[in-house]
Amino acid sequence: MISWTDPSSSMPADLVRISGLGVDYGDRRAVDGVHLRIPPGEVFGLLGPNGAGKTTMFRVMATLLPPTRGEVELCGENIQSKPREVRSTIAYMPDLAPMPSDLRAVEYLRFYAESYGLRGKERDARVTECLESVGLRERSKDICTKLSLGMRQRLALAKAILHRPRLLILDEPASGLDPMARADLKNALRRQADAGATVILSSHIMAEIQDLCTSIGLLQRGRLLDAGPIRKVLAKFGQAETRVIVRSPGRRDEVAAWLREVPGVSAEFRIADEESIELRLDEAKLSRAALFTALGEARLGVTGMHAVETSVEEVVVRLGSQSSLS
Ligand SMILES: Nc1ncnc2c1ncn2[C@@H]1O[C@H](COP(=O)(O)OP(=O)(O)OP(=O)(O)O)[C@@H](O)[C@H]1O
Repeated sequence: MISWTDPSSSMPADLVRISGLGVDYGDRRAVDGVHLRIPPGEVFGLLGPNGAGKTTMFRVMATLLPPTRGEVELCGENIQSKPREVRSTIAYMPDLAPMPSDLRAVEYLRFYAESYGLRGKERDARVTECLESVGLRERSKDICTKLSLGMRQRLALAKAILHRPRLLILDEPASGLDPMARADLKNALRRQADAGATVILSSHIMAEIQDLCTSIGLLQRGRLLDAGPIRKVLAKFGQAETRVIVRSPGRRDEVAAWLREVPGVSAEFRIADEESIELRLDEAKLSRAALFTALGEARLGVTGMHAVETSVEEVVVRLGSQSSLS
């Protein structure tokens, strides 16, 4: 089976091929033996607690930081032997890209468009296209630093896509944005993905990741624990949970106290209605059959049951608490 983290495997025309990547800052190992393949067309979320090594990996991919060990190939080119070629096919957006205080949005983009060799009508058409694509056409005359934070992030995205990169690398693009601004940025990113770009991003806003990404990688203390389609990774690292609604007319407190003592039943209870209790069952500790037997013996009826998928947030919080414990 093809694996995203198996150094010996290779998917057809992987856009990102990282083999044995290691980065040391002095004697601190920030990235440690990462193997990763990303096929084209993915929106890939690199997740991990603070200090896991996400920014370091992104800076290596953006050719800003040489790796200590290993190889990185983006769009078929090696970042160390062909940095110029790599830069022409990728875009890197650090969190909170600096903006000039003396240029209008359109002037800022024209300046960078010229650095890509675009001139005259061709330049203006591309700038308009990029402003349109991030929903900023109406604000093109605004001074960059007078734009809201969310608009500045979208302007930074417009700048990043000027040269039609095949791969977009975005470090915390939604950092500090309110929900409306995040939704606008998300739409702009989705448009890029729909147009065929591959996107790699990190975010601490997990709902964003779950909503936007097709695949994720989990980084912990510089090591990539797993990577691949989002459901597959969550199924491996998540803990499936079953919620069961138990009817307990007139005995809610008594039943709740009794359930708290049952191993595998979470101590967190949510009252579903006046006469019922919703409980969380950890099936790794107690099977459904054993729970139903216990409920039957206590003459309690079950009125509902549903499975709850683990969220990306739960997995990252767990990785974070494991990192801080060791
Ligand atoms: N310039 C540097 N010099 C020394 N150590 C560094 C440097 N940059 C990062 N580190 C360390 O390398 C490790 C990885 O940092 P990095 O910024 O890549 O993590 P991150 O996952 O992006 O974290 P965050 O989510 O907080 O942005 C951390 O232990 C960090 O302290």
